[in-house]
Amino acid sequence: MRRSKSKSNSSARSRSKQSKAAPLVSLDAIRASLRSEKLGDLPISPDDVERLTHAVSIRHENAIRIRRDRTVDFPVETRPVPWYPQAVRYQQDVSYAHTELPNDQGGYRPSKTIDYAAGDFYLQDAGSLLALAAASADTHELSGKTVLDLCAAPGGKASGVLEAIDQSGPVGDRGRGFLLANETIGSRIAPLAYNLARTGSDRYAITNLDPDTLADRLPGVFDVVLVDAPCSGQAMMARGKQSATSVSESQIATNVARQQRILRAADRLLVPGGRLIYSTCTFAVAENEEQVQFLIDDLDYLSTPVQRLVAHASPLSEASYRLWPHRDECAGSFAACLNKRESDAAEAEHRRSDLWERSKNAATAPSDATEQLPFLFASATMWYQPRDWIIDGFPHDAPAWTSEEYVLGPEIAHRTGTTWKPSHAAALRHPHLLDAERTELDDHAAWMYLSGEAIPTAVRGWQIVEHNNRPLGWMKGDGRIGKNHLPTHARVHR
Ligand SMILES: C[S@@+](CC[C@H](N)C(=O)[O-])C[C@H]1O[C@@H](n2cnc3c(N)ncnc32)[C@H](O)[C@@H]1O
Repeated sequence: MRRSKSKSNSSARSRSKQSKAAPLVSLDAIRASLRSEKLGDLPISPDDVERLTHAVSIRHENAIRIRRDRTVDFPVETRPVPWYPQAVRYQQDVSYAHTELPNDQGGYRPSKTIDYAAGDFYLQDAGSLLALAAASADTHELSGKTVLDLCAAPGGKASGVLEAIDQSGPVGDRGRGFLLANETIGSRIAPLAYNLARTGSDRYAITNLDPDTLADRLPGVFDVVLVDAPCSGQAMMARGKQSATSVSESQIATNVARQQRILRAADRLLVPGGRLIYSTCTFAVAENEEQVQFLIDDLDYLSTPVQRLVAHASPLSEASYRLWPHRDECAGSFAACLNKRESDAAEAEHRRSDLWERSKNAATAPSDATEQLPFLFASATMWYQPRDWIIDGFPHDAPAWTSEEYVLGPEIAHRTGTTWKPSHAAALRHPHLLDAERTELDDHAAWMYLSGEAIPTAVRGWQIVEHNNRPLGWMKGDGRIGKNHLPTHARVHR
């Protein structure tokens, strides 16, 4: 749902930025990547290859993916992303004067708005939305499903999937859907947790495990597995995140082997009949269509075409889709949709329902925390899992495996010495999930808060500060001033 203000002066110009130092890649190397011994050539003309190699050196403006339970009134003209209508592109309207920025920085910058800080939207390359479209994250199909994002950080896709899982279905039933976001690299867990918390949902957990280890622990548990695989990242060259070596044959071969290992683990994690979404941000056929063929030939998967994506279908394999930087105003991406064959479905269903029985061993919050912050622990629909100096708060019907020690949850409180404080993630939860005092801020006070300043206030104690009923974070008032508890990484400076 969204409203878009249409500006009458639409002499808008799009702002594709020329990347400073991105080298043009050799045409031969790109051509070689687009060829497959097994599947043949992609029908890309020599002209196209030339345009493509030029286009990978241009950085496209991010698309705006609007949170499913929010509406946004954009001050500039927007148009939907064709393959994912839940997201829009925006035009830089030359007549638009940014009321929140100094004049010399004019123009609409979505990341510098209160709406962005309040979680109304997520900014990502439009190419990333192809995998979300293949997963039907903009429909009701994921509502109530148990979904795994196996390669999840920083959470660009996982946050979109989580919104779709936690969205009421057509009959208004919130369902018992749940997301597990896994990431192998420890330093990438914090941004992942932050981006999941921004959705307001509490129906997620996080693990930091190798895919094989995770498959040993949770075999056959997930209805849907998303493998947004580590890849040679040719589409990322424009963002300065990859060098031209990403077209080297040896790098591609290394990635192919790693992707197949991850796909074998994904297969073990999926319930029979479950859905696998495979995606990359590279052009190499060996990492894309050939991996789909690997799933069909070696793991006996069935391709599952996505009707809405037919305009982007790859000619090399079924149910496979591509976006190109020289055609689709994005960095470029690949996504495919497949299904694991059914086996003994009754047995699989039995195993899954076992897992939904909450563990009798689930811990409760330590008494010093409940004494210091009673309002955080008053909910009858949550249970609490302490770990070191942090307490996680899961919904009461979270799967049993969330009580395992290797599973992290939505954080609710953390400790400094003997003092417990409410966590930022707790403030962002949907208001009906957390019964805390709330203070509404006007635009001026909201900007003060977002830049880390204290807020004049007569209130006392912990408060969630809001702007237009959207939570921004915590402050603690002493009857005169509200101490700002917004984490540094969540601050927005004009
Ligand atoms: C393409 S990125 C994922 C982007 C993410 N899905 C998003 O939309 O924000 C691939 C991720 O896979 C992780 N990764 C690297 N090696 C891996 C492995 N062997 N198994 C699983 N994941 C791995 C990387 O750390 C990285 O976070």
